[in-house]
Amino acid sequence: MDAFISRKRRRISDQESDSKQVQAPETRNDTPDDDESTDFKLALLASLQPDHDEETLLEALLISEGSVKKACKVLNYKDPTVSPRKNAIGYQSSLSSFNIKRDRMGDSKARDKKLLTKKGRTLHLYSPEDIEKHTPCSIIHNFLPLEEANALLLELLKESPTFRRDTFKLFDRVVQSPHTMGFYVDTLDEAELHRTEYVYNGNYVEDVRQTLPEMRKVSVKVQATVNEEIQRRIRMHYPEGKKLKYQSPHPWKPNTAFVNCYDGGTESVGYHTDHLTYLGPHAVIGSLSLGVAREFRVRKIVPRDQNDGESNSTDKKIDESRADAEGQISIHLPHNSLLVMHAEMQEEWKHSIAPAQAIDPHPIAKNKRINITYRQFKDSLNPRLTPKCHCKVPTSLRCVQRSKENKGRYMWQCDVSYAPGKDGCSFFQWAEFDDDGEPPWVKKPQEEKARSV
Ligand SMILES: O=C(O)CCC(=O)C(=O)O
Ligand SMILES: [Fe+2]
Repeated sequence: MDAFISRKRRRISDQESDSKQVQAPETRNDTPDDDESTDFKLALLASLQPDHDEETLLEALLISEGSVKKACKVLNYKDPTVSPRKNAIGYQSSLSSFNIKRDRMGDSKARDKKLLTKKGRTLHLYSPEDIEKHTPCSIIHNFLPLEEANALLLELLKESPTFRRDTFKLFDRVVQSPHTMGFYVDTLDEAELHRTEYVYNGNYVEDVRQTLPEMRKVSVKVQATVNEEIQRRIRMHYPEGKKLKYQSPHPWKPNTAFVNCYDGGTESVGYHTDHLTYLGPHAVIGSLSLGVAREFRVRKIVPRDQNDGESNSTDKKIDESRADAEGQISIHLPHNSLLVMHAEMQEEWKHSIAPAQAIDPHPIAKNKRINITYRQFKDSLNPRLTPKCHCKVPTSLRCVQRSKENKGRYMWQCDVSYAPGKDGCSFFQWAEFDDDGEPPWVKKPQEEKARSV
């Protein structure tokens, strides 16, 4: 099979060099993909057409004489006598193919138009270019060498039957998360500290595990790529090419991982933002997907009118009431893809894994999807240092997202009432951070120096 694929690759490269020799420079500008290598074209085509295997993509490129646009058209051709499976990932049209059609119609500005999703509509994005342009995320397909991705998947599939459902209180009812999860830190000592000091939804977590060997190996690669992506994001997308206010200026170094398991299409996670309590403001998260491809949906948080209060919509707490306010964007996460949630994500957007009516079973994972979110817990936000509430429990950090007046401000508040069987208190305190996202109890080196003189 490999020899067969490399024969096809050779035939495409032959076509590429032939077409380069005869093409005038002006026409090359019109068809930029003719200048790219087969690997690049294949990767681009794979991101636009995530449902086809490598052989099919190569075949399409071959009969399209190396043109990605034509190959897309070939792959999108649907036999009118066959009806597509509804809601399986990959049958919706992507923004890229929409743009290609618009470009052909002469509307060259379409590509740069501000994307406006509409109430009640889902826009499906596949290509890394579209994703980074229209969401606070970037994606790297085929992130790990395949054997490494499969080894990691096997390591976590073995653990997954022991994962637990998160249990929390929602509107006075005890509910369980619609998927299972495990929590990992690097050493056994840290695991012990987490069990006794760190609070989530008003509760201490009993089950804290030590990072497994494959996870640890991959974490190093995730770290390197996420740091590159952060720098690229700053250069290409932030005002004046500068990091955001409150974003850390230091390299990102993950020290914890939440592993999620979605067993079948009905398992999901509702719209939420991730806890910032231990990550701090403008946190970056690296999220690796393995096994069954699923849809990661994101939507921008729409501020309420002045008089509306701030809702307590928090991590893993389902908040569908305004899900349709501005429409949503669906990012397709195939096996071995790394999604980077950038610094603006948690404060301004919500994310979810949508239930799927149909899934394509994965050869190793069958119906399961495994997701690892690598995160950096900051030493300066250790719960021994953060404010305690009247219940004497470390408080949670939240960002005001809805009320226009205080949008973007941070606050410490009591979360004990989210724990089943417990009542919380009314503790509230505005949270202050310096421009680099450090709390006031962290002394700057120059202040330390001044104190010691
Ligand atoms: O499964 C995913 O891709 C997302 C998981 C998630 O949002 C979380 O762990 O907070
Ligand atoms: Fe999340």
